[in-house]
Parts: sequence; C-alpha cells; structure tokens
Amino acid sequence: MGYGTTFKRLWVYMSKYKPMYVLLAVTTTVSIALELSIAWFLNIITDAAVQFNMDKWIDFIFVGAVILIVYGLNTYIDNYFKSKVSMNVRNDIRIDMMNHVLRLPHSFFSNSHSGDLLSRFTNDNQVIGDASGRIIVDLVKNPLLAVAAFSYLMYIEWRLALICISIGPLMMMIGKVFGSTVRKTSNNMQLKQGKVTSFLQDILGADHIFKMFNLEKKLMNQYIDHCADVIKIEKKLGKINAAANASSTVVGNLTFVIAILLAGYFVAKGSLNVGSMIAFIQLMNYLVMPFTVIPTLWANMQQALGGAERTFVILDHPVEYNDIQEQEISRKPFTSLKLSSVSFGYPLSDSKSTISDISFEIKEGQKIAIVGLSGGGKSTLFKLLLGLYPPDQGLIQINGRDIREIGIREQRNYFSYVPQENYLFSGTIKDNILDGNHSADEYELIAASQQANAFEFISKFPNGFASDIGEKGKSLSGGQKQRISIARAILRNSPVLLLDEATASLDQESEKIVQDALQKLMQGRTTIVISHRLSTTIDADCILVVEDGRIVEEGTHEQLMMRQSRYFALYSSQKEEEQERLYSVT
Ligand SMILES: Nc1ncnc2c1ncn2[C@@H]1O[C@H](COP(=O)(O)OP(=O)(O)OP(=O)(O)O)[C@@H](O)[C@H]1O
Repeated sequence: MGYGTTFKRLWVYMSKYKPMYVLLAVTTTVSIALELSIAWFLNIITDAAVQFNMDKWIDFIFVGAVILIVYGLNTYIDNYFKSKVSMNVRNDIRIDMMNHVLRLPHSFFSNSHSGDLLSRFTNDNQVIGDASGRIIVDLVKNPLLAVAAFSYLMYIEWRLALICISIGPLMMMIGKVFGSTVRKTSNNMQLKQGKVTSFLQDILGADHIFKMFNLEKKLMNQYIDHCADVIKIEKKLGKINAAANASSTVVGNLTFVIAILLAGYFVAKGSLNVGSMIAFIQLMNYLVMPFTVIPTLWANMQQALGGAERTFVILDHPVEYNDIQEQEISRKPFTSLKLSSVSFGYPLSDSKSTISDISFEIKEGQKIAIVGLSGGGKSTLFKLLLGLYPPDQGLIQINGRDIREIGIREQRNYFSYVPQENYLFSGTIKDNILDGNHSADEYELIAASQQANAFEFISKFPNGFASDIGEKGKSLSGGQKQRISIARAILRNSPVLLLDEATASLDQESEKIVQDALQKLMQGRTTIVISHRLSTTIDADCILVVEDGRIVEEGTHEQLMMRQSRYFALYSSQKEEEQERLYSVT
C-alpha cells in the first residue's frame, strides 16, 4: 500500500470531523495573520521610537493588548481542537480495530503475536492520532506562514526577500536527504517496539514460570538485548535528526546573516527604515522556521502513515462474519453430527495433513471418546467442529445439513466447549460463569455452580460470586478455575458438549471433585470427549483411537479390549499408571 493510498484511507476517518478541520483552518489563518501583525507592530513601534514620536503610545498599548488577547484565545482554540480531532480519530480507529479483530478468524490469531497486535492498538494508534491533528495542521500551516512572510518581505524590500527565499530549495533538499532515512528508521523503531511489547506480555503474565525455572537471568539478558536494539535505532534516529537540524539551522542562519548584513547596508544607505528592518528580522524567523520544522513534521507524518498502514493490514484481513451480535443460545433440536472423509492441514504448516480422512457419526444423547497419543490431532478435530478452521476436504453435517449452509454462528451454537486449559477473563466469578449465558438468572447461576461443584468454594469467599478472580483467574486454584469453566459450560447448555479433559495434574481430592463435576456435565448430553482418563472411555458408546490424524481403531470399550491392539495398549498403560498412583498415595 503506497503512502498516498494510506493517507486516502486515513482521510476517511478524518473527514468525519470536517467542521473541526474548518475551525482549525480559521485558527491557522488567524495565527498566521497574528504572526504578521506582530512584525507590523514591531515595525510601527520602532519607527515611532526612532522618530521620538510618543503621540500614538496609548494606541500601541491597546493594539498590543488586543494582539495578545486574540493570540491567547486563538492558541487555546487551536490546541484544543487539534487534540480533540486527534482523540476522535484515534478512538474511531481503535473501535473499528476492535470491532474487526473480534470477527477475525482463529487462523489470524494463531499466526500473530498478541503483543504485536497490542502494539498496533497502542503505539501505532497514538502516532496516527498525532498525525491527524497537530502534524497535519502544522504541515499545512508552516508553508502558508512561509508564503505569507515572504509576501510581506517582498512588500518591505524585494531584494532581501529574494535572498531569503533562496533558503527554500536548500531546505527542501535537506528534507529530502534526511526524510526517507528518518521514515525507514522510524518504521524500524515501531517494529522493534512491537517486539518489546510482545516480549513483556509473554513474561509479565507468567512470573510463576520464570521464577520456578529460575529464568530471571535469561529474561534479563533478553530484555537488555531488546533495549539495546531499541537504543541502537534511537541513537541512529537521534543522529539523523541532529544532522538534519544542524544542516537546516546552518542554512537558515547563513541566509539570515546574509540578509541582515544587507538590511543593515540598506538602512545605512537610507533606503530602508529601522522599523522595517526590525519587522524584517521577525519575518525572517517566520520564513526560516517553517523550513526547519517541515522535514521533522514530514518524517512524523510518514511514521504515522507507517502506523496507519500496519493498522489497515489488520482492518483488511477477511473476517468470519459481518457484524457483532448479541450472544445467542441455541435451543435448536439436535439429532446428529456426521463427519465424512474429513481432512485438514494447518495453513502455513510444512507438514502434511493433520487430520486425514476422518469419518464418524454421533447421534443425540450418545457419547464418543477420542483417545490417542499426544499430537495425534484430537484437539484439531475439535477446532474443525467449532468452525475455527474449515476442513480442506470432506463434509461435516449437523442434523444432516452441511455446516457451510448452516453458517459459522449457528454451527458454534450447537456446541459447549470445555478446553484443556481454562481461559477465564478478568472480572468476577459471576461475570465469568454468566459468559455461558448472559440472560441466565440468579437461580440458574447458582444451579450451574452447584452442578459444577463450585458453589461451596464460591460461598466461602467473602464476596461470593462478586469476588474478583484476577488476571486470567490468577487468584483461583487450578481446580477452582476448572469448575468455574464447567459451570460456564453448564449454563451455556448447548446440545453437544466438546470436552477436552485436562491433563494438568490436580491433587487427588481436587481431581475427584472436578471429575465428578464433569460426569454431571456429561450426563444426558451428547458428548465428544478427548479422553485422558479411563472413567470417561469405559461407558462411551464409541471410542475412536486417533493416530497421526487418522482413526486407527473404533468400537466400544469391550470390543477394543478384545481386539488387544492400540486401545488395549493405551488402556493397559493408563491402568498401570493409575495403580501406581494409588499405591503411592496409600
Ligand atoms: N496452529 C497450529 N499451526 C500449525 N500446527 C499446529 C497448530 N496447532 C497444532 N498443530 C500441530 O498439529 C498436530 C496435532 O495437534 P493437536 O493439538 O490436534 O494434537 P492432540 O492430539 O490434541 O495432542 P494433545 O493430546 O497433546 O493435546 C501437532 O503436530 C501440532 O504440532
């Protein structure tokens, strides 16, 4: 995307605030007029002073006061609306980004680092806002100020004005030489800052891990390396900015010195009065200053356009659905779920299919257990059922209808999903359980937590359901988090339960309580369970043994045990482990 295109897209956001930009055009014009009026004011006061003419002194005081008051008011309005327009554009883009990000497919999140996304929501958003307010207004104002100052200079003494304007091409050259380097370096800087944010996000939410593995030294060194990278770019940026400023200051002052020498010469010769020379000096500042600040403003603009480009990359990513809707709880009847020759490979993954030619059917009220070694593709199968990825081949049907006809929202509504790791959001216990069904009442909330064996521990908290669970449920135990997650799934009460049994080791007591809650959750529900425990496989209507993405065995517990093959081996090894655990406890 070129910068022109990026700006056009940014303009779509800015143009919503046209009245504010019109007002800023007025304040800019007034501010230019005021700058010139100060030069004019210096001119008349100096001439009056040189001529020992004190008649108009009271008028001068009055005019000076008016200029100052208007200057003050205009600066206030100008600054206020510059920041207001920035704030509004920033906020609109932020809201659009969130609205878009919430609708992006799972594959997008799988392939992005949340820290990088966070940096686009924060750092990039900040610079885009600055560009839409202060930077763009100053980029328009400074050339206009230069033109106005030049016109006034021409009026005072055209020969001096022509010398002064020679600064223009020289400054442009400086801007061009340094501008593109500043842009590249600034973009690099944003990327590095994104990496630092990602790094911080990884470690700050996992203090227990870095403490347990004693990773402090490693992380400290990594952070120092990240900071060194940032400092390296900052130094480079500092050097470029210093060189650009030094060059423009030298060129500006050189022109200034030449012009002032000539002005002095004209005054001495009597062709220019002292007042005009003073006004001339003031105007020179207005002519030189724009040329010195424009390269920096231009670089800031390009940095902001870089940020906008990164933002638009996200906004351009295809979404799963067109609008965000209220939570919908499916109460549609469910009769069957059928997979026919389903195959799938992860996008961007080098390996062959993760799921190959999988077929099975589950009818209302049945329970299927999926077992197999780690990495076999069990969780991936759930991702396909939940519509997180579309299958590459084959057919998934719910109630005999192809899921492509059903649509992704309705497809997801058929399922309650309890993942292996419990993702809870910051907030209260009540908020998290009600995420299962926002329209549930108090009675249903209590009933769900009772069924999930969670009510007792929740009641013991001083604030009960209103207790804050901390970031990702930090202030809860593993078992408590699982039970809240189960209560959430109970409240959702979708026709089919997808249960990825937790392998995380809980203490025996806690595991028993969680297991009991899971049994209650499965009771009478159509369930597909990724099973790591014997208790959930034995009573299953069908057990699928998955290896390398394929179903290598299927049948009931008795049938598979009789076959004495893969399931038998898995079951026997689990049984041994269970018994070892029992012995070690007793
Ligand atoms: N987002 C992803 N991108 C690429 N490959 C992935 C992705 N997620 C999982 N995989 C790969 O797919 C394969 C199957 O993973 P999956 O999580 O489905 O296994 P699993 O049988 O559920 O394992 P476990 O029992 O350990 O949870 C693994 O080789 C894994 O590395």
